[in-house]
Amino acid sequence: MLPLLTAKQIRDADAYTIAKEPISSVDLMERASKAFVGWFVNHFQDKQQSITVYCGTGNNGGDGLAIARILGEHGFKNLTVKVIRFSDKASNDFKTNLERLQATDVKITEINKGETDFNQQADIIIDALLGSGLNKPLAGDYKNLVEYLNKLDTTVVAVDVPTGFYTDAEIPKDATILKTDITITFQQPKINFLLPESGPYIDCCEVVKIGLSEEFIHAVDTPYYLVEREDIRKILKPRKRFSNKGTYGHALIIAGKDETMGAALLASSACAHAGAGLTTACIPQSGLIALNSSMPEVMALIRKDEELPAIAWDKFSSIGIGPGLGKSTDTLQLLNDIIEHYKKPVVIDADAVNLLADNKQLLNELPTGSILTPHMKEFDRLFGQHENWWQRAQKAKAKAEELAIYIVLKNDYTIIATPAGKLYFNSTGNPAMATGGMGDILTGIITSLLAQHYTPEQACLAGIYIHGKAGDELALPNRLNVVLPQQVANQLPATMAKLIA
Ligand SMILES: NC(=O)C1=CN([C@@H]2O[C@H](COP(=O)(O)OP(=O)(O)OC[C@H]3O[C@@H](n4cnc5c(N)ncnc54)[C@H](O)[C@@H]3O)[C@@H](O)[C@H]2O)[C@@H](O)CC1
Ligand SMILES: Nc1ncnc2c1ncn2[C@@H]1O[C@H](COP(=O)(O)OP(=O)(O)O)[C@@H](O)[C@H]1O
Ligand SMILES: [K+]
Repeated sequence: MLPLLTAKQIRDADAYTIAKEPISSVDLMERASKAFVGWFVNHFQDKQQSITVYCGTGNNGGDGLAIARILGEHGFKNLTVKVIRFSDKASNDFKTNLERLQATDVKITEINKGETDFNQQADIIIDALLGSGLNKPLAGDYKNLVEYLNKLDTTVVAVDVPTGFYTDAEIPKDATILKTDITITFQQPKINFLLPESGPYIDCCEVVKIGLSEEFIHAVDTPYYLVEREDIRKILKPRKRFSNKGTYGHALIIAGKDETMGAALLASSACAHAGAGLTTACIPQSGLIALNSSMPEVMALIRKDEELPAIAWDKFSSIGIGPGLGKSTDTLQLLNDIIEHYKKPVVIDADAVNLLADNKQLLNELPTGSILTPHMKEFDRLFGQHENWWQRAQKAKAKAEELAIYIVLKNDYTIIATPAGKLYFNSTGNPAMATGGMGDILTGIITSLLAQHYTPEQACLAGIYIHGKAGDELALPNRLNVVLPQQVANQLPATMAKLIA
């Protein structure tokens, strides 16, 4: 797990690295600037292109000055630096780097307070105005400049953080923030980069390591973590010699109605493909032929008038309920029955989440460790309207702790809120997966992993990771625009095998 640090914690990591390594702060700035340029020159290979580096007078500006000098050393000749003197203060490392730059032939100009004639001409803008030091919304001269730059059709590459972007707080609705094509950020993604509010400002984010102390980073007290491949490798267990279907549990998927039977089929298919020893789909009669012809591996338990047939609850090692279920009074009764009889964690998705939203008292009765998998709208129906994802993430954290459940808030970087107050961000998945039924696949996978005796936390972490990873394996190498849910289900065995290998 990569702990994700706030701007303040990154400053502390900086200070710790400087003292512990030891390295001077200006040398650390040099290292960061070289890391930036290393990525930049690989991506922008035409050295004739004109580049303007906008430098504030703090450390982000200091980086910009060093970057301009190093780009010059790489043979970029068409370079201009604009030093933005909107503040009377300047950091020491900014001053040192200004002197170093003045000793080169890079052209340096200044923009002073109150100036409005910015006259931007270059092919590429490097944004080193403000970085993680932002402490209030942009106003006055900064706001004017950023609004001006946002109107241009020029490629913008930000150093560390787009100017005006809050890395770890609610982003005010009317904030002025620089729109960047690429943000090359230092050491690790910033928390808000993983939330949809960053979409308009960061088209693409690249992380370059700058050698901050790993020891410090891993000891930091933070609720925010990025899930990495290695974490999932440690969770997933290979199938054993002499094992049989009984070893891998029996999952029950309660889903589907006449018009949305596909959801039940997709969830059941994913459940079987993710390795449950046995999968039973509890569906209405109308789905039986479809189930038997499309998924002969899956058994059926027929629901009549949304009444559960007599169920030997102990027979099932896990239950997932919700995909395509509808929300009639009968389905509410079904959910009530499960909550009453089944004492192990339950996976609750889609219409079953909506039933909970309409009957909130049931939230307090869910088996401990149950897993809710709402998308944004379902989440808001459950826990109230939220203005942004920062609020949603904080609410998920509070509710997961309060109700002792896992809340999987589905998104580009799906967030898993845990009863222990952690927020894990998933790192796999891609927009080709934004198609109806993809969530049903996720429900099937998590239910399958629970059946195989993974803990609810492991089932969430691994389930969401492999769901996105299967989608990545299909979409990325083939540059597919769209990946369909059934393809993801079919890909799961290969994805899991690669992770376990
Ligand atoms: N560990 C790291 O991540 C490293 C960070 N470095 C750079 O240091 C940057 C942070 O530098 P600083 O802390 O000097 O801060 P910035 O350079 O981001 O900002 C400079 C100053 O501007 C002022 N300011 C904040 N919000 C403002 C607003 N809305 N309008 C006008 N002025 C405002 C603040 O007083 C702030 O200290 C990082 O983004 C990165 O580029 C690198 O130099 C080296 C290592
Ligand atoms: N842009 C994206 N990047 C990564 N994953 C995505 C993206 N869009 C959708 N997904 C994944 O697809 C699933 C969609 O779930 P959901 O909205 O419940 O779909 P449905 O209800 O149609 O089954 C989620 O797991 C989500 O994380
Ligand atoms: K910046």
